[in-house]
Amino acid sequence: MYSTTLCFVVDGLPARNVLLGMKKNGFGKGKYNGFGGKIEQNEGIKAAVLRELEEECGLIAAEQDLEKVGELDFIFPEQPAWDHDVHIYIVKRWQGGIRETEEMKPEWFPVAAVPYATMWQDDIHWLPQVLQGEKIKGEVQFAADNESVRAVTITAVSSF
Ligand SMILES: COc1nc(N)nc2c1ncn2[C@H]1C[C@H](O)[C@@H](COP(=O)(O)OP(=O)(O)OP(=O)(O)O)O1
Repeated sequence: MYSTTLCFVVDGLPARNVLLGMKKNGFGKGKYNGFGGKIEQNEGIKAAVLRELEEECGLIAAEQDLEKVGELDFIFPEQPAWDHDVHIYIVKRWQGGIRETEEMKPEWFPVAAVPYATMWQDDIHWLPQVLQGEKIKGEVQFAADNESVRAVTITAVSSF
């Protein structure tokens, strides 16, 4: 089980608009998602969030502006090497301009038009709550195709 980060840039909470990126290669290619990736050895979680945010869409944020909003375990019974957990953050303040990178093509979406059909299939089970301002914890188990959701447990939590 390895660890990753995932950061959603929003214009406030509850959010009216959210910045997503179209992943151009690697795990999740062709899907919209927040910005993030694997946590490197000896790297703090927040440092990893900030590094990936800048690498993937050019935005610079500060650790104190990161709000932890979720922790999920993604389980792939047919592909156990893909099992990982994800630390989910929201950022409402940043510096710099958004730019397309080798990894992601960023685009703002109204919350009412988040393209769930072009995202990981687990997202519909927890991202609406997060964009409303809730904090969540849980586990998602994927089916044999490693895409469909077989089982999901999401619990609202008051803090991290
Ligand atoms: C399986 O369900 C997932 N749903 C969502 N919404 N997001 C996911 C899911 N699985 C992974 N993610 C997120 C977690 C990370 O933010 C990225 C994956 O990052 P990646 O594995 O590409 O990590 P990098 O370090 O950027 O990649 P390299 O190893 O290629 O450098 O997706």
